[in-house]
Amino acid sequence: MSPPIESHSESDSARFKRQAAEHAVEAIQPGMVVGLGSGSTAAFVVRRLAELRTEGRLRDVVGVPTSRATEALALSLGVPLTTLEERPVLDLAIDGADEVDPRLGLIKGGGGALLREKIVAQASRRLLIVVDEAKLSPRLGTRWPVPVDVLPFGWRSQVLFLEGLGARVTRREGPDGSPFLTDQGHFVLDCAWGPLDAPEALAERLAARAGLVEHGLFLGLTSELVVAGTRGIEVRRPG
Ligand SMILES: O=C(CO)[C@H](O)[C@H](O)COP(=O)(O)O
Repeated sequence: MSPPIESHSESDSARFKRQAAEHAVEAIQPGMVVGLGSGSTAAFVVRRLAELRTEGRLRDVVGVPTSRATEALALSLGVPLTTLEERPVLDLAIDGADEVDPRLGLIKGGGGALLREKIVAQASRRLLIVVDEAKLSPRLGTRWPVPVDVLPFGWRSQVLFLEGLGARVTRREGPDGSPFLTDQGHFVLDCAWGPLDAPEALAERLAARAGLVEHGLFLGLTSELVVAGTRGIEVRRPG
């Protein structure tokens, strides 16, 4: 059976991610402190930054990684890193997303790094989001559940709370079937609400609940979206 017309092969998707990432890296200026996101698109950012260093450019740029995986990748490629303790205000952060709505609201957390990602995003003067066009969505929740980072303590109570808000809740598991643990040792509850009419109201409800450490709705944080697809690269800003 042939694939749906709008679907992309794996290599198209990877190419678009790389193109968006490499375009965004052009925003990095010498001397900047840059938040480095997590996931396959953000990995292209780290790789491009490493290439530019090899070419002798942007050698004084330092990164703040949003996950252990990004930290390991950056270190393996010789990209210097710092911490928010040393540099609490970042010039720029570049990160991927799972779903992007027309107002540039995001769902993030497909890799489970949403807590550090949001901390880094809020510590940055500018947040550049890099995606392939398959991430664009008319309404958040259409394509992706909202990941919620919860403390293991009391997690079943959180499931009931989230179900009470209308979600179908799945505790994320690792490949061996044991609970997925974030870099902070938390669980992730993937909450399927379907397309969200009022993501801001939901975000407020989630933020008010003790034990829900953070949620994957990133609203009003995106400074620029770089989206790559069959029609090339497009940069969007919040309207
Ligand atoms: O939020 C994230 C990780 O927590 C990632 O940015 C998101 O999952 C996108 O991943 P990818 O670039 O691999 O498609």
